[in-house]
Amino acid sequence: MKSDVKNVTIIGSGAWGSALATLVQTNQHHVQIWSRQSQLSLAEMVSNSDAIVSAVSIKGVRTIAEKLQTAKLQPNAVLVSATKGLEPVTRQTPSQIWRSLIPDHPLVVLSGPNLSKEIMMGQPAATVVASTDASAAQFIQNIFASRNFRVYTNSDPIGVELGGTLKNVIAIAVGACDGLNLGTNAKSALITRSLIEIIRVGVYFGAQPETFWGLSGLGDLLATCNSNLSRNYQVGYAIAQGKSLEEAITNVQGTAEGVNTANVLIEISDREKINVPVSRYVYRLLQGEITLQQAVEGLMERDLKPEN
Ligand SMILES: NC(=O)C1=CN([C@@H]2O[C@H](COP(=O)(O)OP(=O)(O)OC[C@H]3O[C@@H](n4cnc5c(N)ncnc54)[C@H](OP(=O)(O)O)[C@@H]3O)[C@@H](O)[C@H]2O)C=CC1
Ligand SMILES: O=C(CO)COP(=O)(O)O
Repeated sequence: MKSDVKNVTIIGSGAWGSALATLVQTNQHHVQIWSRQSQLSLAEMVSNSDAIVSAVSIKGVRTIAEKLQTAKLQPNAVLVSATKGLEPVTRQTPSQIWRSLIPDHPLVVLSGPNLSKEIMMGQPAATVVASTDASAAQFIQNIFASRNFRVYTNSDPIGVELGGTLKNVIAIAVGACDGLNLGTNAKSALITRSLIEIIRVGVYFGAQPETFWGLSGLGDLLATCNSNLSRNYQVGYAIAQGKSLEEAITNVQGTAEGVNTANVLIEISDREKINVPVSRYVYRLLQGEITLQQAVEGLMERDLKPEN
């Protein structure tokens, strides 16, 4: 084995975990995937890992982090969070959960416009690895960067993480907009105004506003709102076709985090008085409080105001 070969464990054998494992393998690193079906315990699998990448959906993050809390890790092992979600009840982001449970290891957030099917097909893509520990971010950058996968470092992990998380709610709105054939002008307005509300929430969490203009913010918003590969977009589109939320979720392959994120986001924005009109209409639609037509009318008929 070459001396620069790293041992990487990916936690989660879903669409994203599998794509990330492929990227690591491309660079000839030693990669293993742990899932709940694995024969080896998580503690056994990570014992020799230089990097441990969590790619599970938000509902699995705390359980996995608690398992790792009691595991014996390599002293310099770097943790990577690739989940895009918010935890119900605590309203924490994945990186906040990791940080609170395993404070002694460097933590990197990986997020960007990364539809896993395109990555699996070897199509070019770029992402961001963000950490307050610059050398940990560079370490992870080198593990993942390849000819088809360009990796940027960033020092605002919470901003990078929230760009990826909050755009899922907006992708539901845009999927619905496309499903209703409302046109390119409407879609453009929806995406642009949504970015403003994502930034408002980001600032509440302590993120830097400019982070949201980058790949993990605007970049991921554009990717997810413009592709029917996105599960969140598919949920919105299906609702516009007259499907119930349950039917829409059942027909989607894999996890559409935006449904849960909408609930948690509205709890936060109610409590903190953050104005998130698009996300609120998505929430009310998913709750069955309003029809899609009422959501469109409601968004258009709000009080007139300056753009900024
Ligand atoms: N697919 C994509 O294009 C991208 C997805 N993401 C994000 O990655 C995360 C995972 O998405 P994706 O892989 O697509 O989803 P999938 O539905 O394909 O897979 C779900 C993953 O979550 C794990 N999981 C689900 N519930 C639990 C639980 N209760 N305890 C432990 N693990 C659990 C599964 O673990 P197991 O393997 O053990 O079954 C599986 O790895 C999401 O937050 C998503 O937003 C981010 C970027 C791109
Ligand atoms: O986060 C993603 C692309 O960056 C994947 O989006 P979906 O979860 O909506 O499929």
